[in-house]
Amino acid sequence: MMRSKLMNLVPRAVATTSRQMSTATKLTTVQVDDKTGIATLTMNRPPVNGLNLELLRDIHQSIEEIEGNKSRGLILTSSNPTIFSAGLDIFEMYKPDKERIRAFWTALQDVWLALYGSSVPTAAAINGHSPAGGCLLATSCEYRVMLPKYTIGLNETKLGIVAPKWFMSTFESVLPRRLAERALNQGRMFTTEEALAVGLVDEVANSKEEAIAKCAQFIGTFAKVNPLARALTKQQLRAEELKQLEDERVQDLEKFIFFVNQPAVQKGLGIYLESLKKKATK
Ligand SMILES: CCCCCCCCCCCCC/C=C/C(=O)SCCNC(=O)CCNC(=O)[C@H](O)C(C)(C)COP(=O)(O)OP(=O)(O)OC[C@H]1O[C@@H](n2cnc3c(N)ncnc32)[C@H](O)[C@@H]1OP(=O)(O)O
Repeated sequence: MMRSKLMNLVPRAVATTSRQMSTATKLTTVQVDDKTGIATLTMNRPPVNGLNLELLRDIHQSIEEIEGNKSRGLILTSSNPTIFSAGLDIFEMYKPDKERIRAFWTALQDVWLALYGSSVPTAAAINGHSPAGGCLLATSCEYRVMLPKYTIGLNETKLGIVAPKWFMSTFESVLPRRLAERALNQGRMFTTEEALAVGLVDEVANSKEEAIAKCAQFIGTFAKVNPLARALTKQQLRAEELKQLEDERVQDLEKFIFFVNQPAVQKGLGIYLESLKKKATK
């Protein structure tokens, strides 16, 4: 897979306008800036960019499109003004449909493999809250710029569920081990300011536009680096985690199916969903 991605690393022609590359997908858009050659992938599933099967499939398709169109980089962001992504859509896991939940988890694996293993430089413009699966997407990127007064983290233990190993290793690739372990066990959500202090995000910006510009600046730092050498370096650094999930995809799926169907887990998810609804009516 990586081999074919590497074939796409020939620099693209530089023009002066921005083009919408993909409108075929409903829940994501890809906009390529023809001046910089950087693609912005925007998630657009109201109300909270909950990662359901369809959104995951669209994100995956958009990443593949960006890999294929010789973009110089990928910036991931959201069309929602206050939420980057609320993480996995809990309705996919609560009282799940037998076939759909398999497709759902497989689509999540596909997205992570494509984003974490992307051959192009990646950055997240985190323009809102980013819990759990939202944090997974952001930490799969190489650089993060976040807007003030939001939260980010892996809060799974607070929901009575357990983040899979690949969520944890992605988190740990950004934070020091001791801090990652403590935050995972606590299900800790970091404010923007706390996230910056510990290095969970790299910069803070005051608007989405500024966040995207800072992401583009980061991607621009590779302009004079040989793209093949950069991609192979990234690939080698990330190979172990990618290989582990590639090798254990089926077991990972079966483990998820087994645990998510446990009565205690279902009960916990039901209570959590109720608490979210109650919050909305307060
Ligand atoms: C004991 C051992 C057992 C082992 C168990 C293993 C189990 C295996 C499971 C594997 C787990 C996989 C890892 C899971 C990853 C995840 O991503 S889980 C999802 C975690 N996400 C969250 O906790 C976020 C919850 N949402 C929020 O905190 C807030 O909504 C927000 C994102 C901060 C936004 O707040 P606000 O703007 O105030 O909007 P709200 O009013 O709260 O929400 C609007 C509507 O959206 C609904 N909603 C919110 N989040 C989700 C979601 N993740 N899924 C589905 N729906 C969501 C919310 O209920 C509102 O709905 P309405 O009331 O109908 O409008």
